[in-house]
Amino acid sequence: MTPDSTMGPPAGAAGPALAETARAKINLHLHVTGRRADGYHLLDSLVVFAEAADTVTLAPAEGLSLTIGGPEGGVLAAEPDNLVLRAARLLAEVAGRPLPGAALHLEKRLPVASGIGGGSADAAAALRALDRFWGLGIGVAGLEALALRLGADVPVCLASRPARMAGVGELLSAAPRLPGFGLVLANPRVSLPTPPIFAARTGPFSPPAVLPEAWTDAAAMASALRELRNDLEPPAILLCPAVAEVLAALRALPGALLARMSGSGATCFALFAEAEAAARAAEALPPAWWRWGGAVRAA
Ligand SMILES: C[C@](O)(CO)[C@H](O)COP(=O)(O)OP(=O)(O)OC[C@H]1O[C@@H](n2ccc(N)nc2=O)[C@H](O)[C@@H]1O
Ligand SMILES: Nc1ncnc2c1ncn2[C@@H]1O[C@H](COP(=O)(O)OP(=O)(O)OP(=O)(O)O)[C@@H](O)[C@H]1O
Repeated sequence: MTPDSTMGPPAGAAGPALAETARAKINLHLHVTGRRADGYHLLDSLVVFAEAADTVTLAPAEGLSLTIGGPEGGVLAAEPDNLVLRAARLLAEVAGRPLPGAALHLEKRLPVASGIGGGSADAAAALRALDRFWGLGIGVAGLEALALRLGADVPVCLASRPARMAGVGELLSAAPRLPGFGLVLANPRVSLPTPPIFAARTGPFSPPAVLPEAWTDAAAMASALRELRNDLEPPAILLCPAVAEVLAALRALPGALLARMSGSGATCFALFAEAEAAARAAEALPPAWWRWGGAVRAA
């Protein structure tokens, strides 16, 4: 069993339930370094995972099904094809043999289409859970190619640990050794689909960042990250001016070392020396926003 997995209490007569955590993905920097012939963009990003998370659970059942709950689940209820079910069907297809059914449940706490990869994390959590449930034994490394077919961010969400991401998201390598630090996440409650943000990006491509092997403390990490950027921030602000407001509010929080947008937005983050300070700071943000403060998952 991986440290990310728990066996839950028996789910009625059906048998034991199984749960996987789907953590929010944060791009500490995001350089767009080029563009492939198929239109996908080449990226360089240092990715970390916050303790803010959705949960995917499953219990034995007839066929494959999905129920959705949680404070952010409402908008997904109307969608015909959730990434959790797409992940389940894809894994069943490559397994290529009859498999037991599973009743999946998604507890959605991360805002949808918000740049923190909630859907990607859910898909990765479903792959991990079903790999175990079906006894396929593929494991996180073996699931990577399959994960990429579900989305550029899904491979990095499989291990859900700090990583350097390149290519379109499929080239994963070790992150620098990171110090302990805290994060505040804030979203102005505007959902921002990814394709138009990439399409609105203009100007020259950025070189990949040069990162050290380790940062000894959060202040050193923040000062290095200040030299880098999220290249999708300008197009996101153009299409969603509220992103600039969120960044200004995060920068004004006492103790904030750095504020930046994650992914294609609209969620932005502020980096803090301590998780407790981040948790307190989040409370000061407008209650109308989605906000969260706390710890980052260690390596
Ligand atoms: C911007 C990031 O959040 C950074 O972590 C991700 O690269 C986005 O990953 P994702 O949401 O899983 O993206 P996908 O669902 O694969 O792609 C959505 C759309 O975004 C654009 N896209 C995505 C990833 C990428 N490297 N280049 C792109 O141009 C493409 O138009 C694509 O059709
Ligand atoms: N389980 C899911 N959670 C969230 N979105 C889902 C899910 N399943 C399908 N989707 C669809 O995927 C789209 C992208 O959702 P997601 O929340 O992953 O975006 P994001 O946070 O911008 O991701 P990224 O940072 O990878 O760009 C949503 O607009 C929604 O239509």
